[in-house]
Amino acid sequence: MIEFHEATVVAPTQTGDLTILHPVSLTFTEPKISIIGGNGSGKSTLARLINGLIEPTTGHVSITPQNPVTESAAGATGAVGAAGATATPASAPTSSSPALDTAHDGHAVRRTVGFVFTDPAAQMIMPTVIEDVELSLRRTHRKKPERRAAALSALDRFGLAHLADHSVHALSGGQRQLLAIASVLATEPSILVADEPTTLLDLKNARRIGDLLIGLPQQTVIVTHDLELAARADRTVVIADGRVAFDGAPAAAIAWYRAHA
Ligand SMILES: Nc1ncnc2c1ncn2[C@@H]1O[C@H](COP(=O)(O)OP(=O)(O)OP(=O)(O)O)[C@@H](O)[C@H]1O
Repeated sequence: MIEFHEATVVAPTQTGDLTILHPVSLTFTEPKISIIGGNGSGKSTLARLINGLIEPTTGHVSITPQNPVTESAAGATGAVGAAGATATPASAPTSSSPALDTAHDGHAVRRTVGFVFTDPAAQMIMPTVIEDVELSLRRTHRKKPERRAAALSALDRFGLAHLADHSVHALSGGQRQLLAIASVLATEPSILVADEPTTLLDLKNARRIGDLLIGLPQQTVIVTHDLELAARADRTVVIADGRVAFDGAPAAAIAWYRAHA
């Protein structure tokens, strides 16, 4: 569960303080939430509040971790990358999970919330595919052989195992985005935030990544300009001028956005 409590974001500029996000109060319990809106409306800012990349200037944002998503549970239904959405829906938050404050519990929040960026290259640091996933696993798998096995298993889950020793620079855009998602999910976050994950992809790869995200067992927040993808969520929030302009069923939200764009 993700809760925004009167959260604002104000950035200092040369001409004074700029309010990027006016007070936002939202509670996300749905498995899949899409966030849409015009350029510069504040969508990424809202998304970045969720994993503490940005701290609210006033108010607060809290995260209640869901049941741990284990490899076996997530992978029980087979490879999601190649075959499309196959995983089970997210489970409800456990009553025993303590809420984490994004400003005060930074480490725990970043372990709980995985973040996928628009440009997967921004997330790729290591030269080869397997090393890149291993880097994500350095904290959770201290021993090298275990880390390698877990990385291979993560790649296998997304149909990328055959590319393990390839250079990350040799991957196609779709493969790179898949790798970025595989690396983030290898750490088993209970919430995933994806900021425009299909923007740089062609139609086929955009659908593939969309299928994957919608099929994940994790609670997933997707910021997107892809209204086809946004429509597949359980709930859609429209952001305009740093405010929540509409919040509701995807079809109604998209209709509102089309009418006001
Ligand atoms: N640190 C900052 N200082 C000043 N202005 C900022 C800062 N960060 C963001 N902004 C401005 O805040 C507004 C919202 O930015 P944000 O990236 O959240 O928009 P967005 O809805 O994700 O846009 P897009 O769809 O174009 O990616 C933009 O006008 C942006 O220029």
